[in-house]
Amino acid sequence: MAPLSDAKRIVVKIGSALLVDRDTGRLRGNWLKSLADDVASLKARGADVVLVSSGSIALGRGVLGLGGAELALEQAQAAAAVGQIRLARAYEDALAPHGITAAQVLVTLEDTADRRRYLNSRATLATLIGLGVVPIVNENDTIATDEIRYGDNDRLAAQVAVTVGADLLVLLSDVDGFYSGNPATDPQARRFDVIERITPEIEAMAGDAGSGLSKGGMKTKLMAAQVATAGGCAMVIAQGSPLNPLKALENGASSTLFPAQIDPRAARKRWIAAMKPRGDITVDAGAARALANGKSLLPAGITGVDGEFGRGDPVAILAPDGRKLGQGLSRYTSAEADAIRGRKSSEIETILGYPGRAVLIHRDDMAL
Ligand SMILES: Nc1ncnc2c1ncn2[C@@H]1O[C@H](COP(=O)(O)OP(=O)(O)O)[C@@H](O)[C@H]1O
Ligand SMILES: N[C@@H](CCC(=O)OP(=O)(O)O)C(=O)O
Repeated sequence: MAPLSDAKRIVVKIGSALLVDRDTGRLRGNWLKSLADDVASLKARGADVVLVSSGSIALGRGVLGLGGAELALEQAQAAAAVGQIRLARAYEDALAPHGITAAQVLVTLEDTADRRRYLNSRATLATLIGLGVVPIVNENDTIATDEIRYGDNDRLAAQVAVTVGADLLVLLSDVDGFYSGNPATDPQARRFDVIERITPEIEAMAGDAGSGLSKGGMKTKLMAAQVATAGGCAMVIAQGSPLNPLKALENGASSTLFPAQIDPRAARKRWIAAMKPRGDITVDAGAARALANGKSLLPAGITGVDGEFGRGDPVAILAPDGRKLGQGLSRYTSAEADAIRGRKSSEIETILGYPGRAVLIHRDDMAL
């Protein structure tokens, strides 16, 4: 399917029902392995991947023998505490054979509502992505009270997708898309290929969660679509149950697409422009012209590096006379940038002692 094949930064949300076997309460290890294979393929073609995974409560419930009944908030929090540690380890183990490092990121609604915390979580995620790590995000259920909870990971995933400037959010569920009614109970229900606009009629078709392990159902998936698409990120609801679900989606498996409401490239540029730069990069006149012509910034055109920044951090781009041309995300740390400034791309590996990517700021990561 085109949206996944074309996407450069992808957030994939994995529902509890996919990860945890409903009957045994155990992790579906083979399935997770197949998902890790898919993630590795996406990364191998240069895409960035962030996973938002549910499952801590479902896993912890199994370990603690809490059965299938509705849990009180404290019980759910206890189950999450037990389950999350296993969940994170399972992802780490599944990704490690591909040479991919996983990171656990636990967030609450407050982290996105409070600007300082929001900017901090955005910077952390950007740095992790810049380092090639796959962040595994979940809600911090153990400390979140009902008032400050998302409660479902659909909306959380949409928030994460907008926060990291993703161009595609894939919600892997136990159903292959959005239907005109709940297909579990309505045999007449039909799947939509594309939903361009979420109208009150569409909203009326969304039902609650299908399984006892899940939380959101289609209502929260529509809310996620509103947030993601308004932020320039397309969203897909796809069937996640079979092995290699992302590969299946790339190969054309049925799904429902919610196209981005604004141009994703423009949204990404806006996202980059809104960040507080952590350093300055001064370029020469030739590089300034190249940037104005839509080219990426190469080390050869850099004359100065100021401030301390890490890979993936936002930096200001300054003209020779100090005028700000724009800003972008650096692919190198400030120390690396300083070491390779003014040098030809072919020299970079010798200077750094490891193969470099040559481009210091890619044109997709730049807002002028
Ligand atoms: N209009 C609809 N189209 C598709 N599925 C629906 C609809 N309304 C309700 N559902 C239910 O939503 C379920 C998927 O949501 P949910 O159980 O929360 O899964 P997840 O764990 O993936 O978030 C489906 O299995 C289906 O039973
Ligand atoms: N943070 C919770 C997620 C709950 C949730 O959204 O579940 P789901 O509807 O399966 O995505 C957990 O890890 O159990």
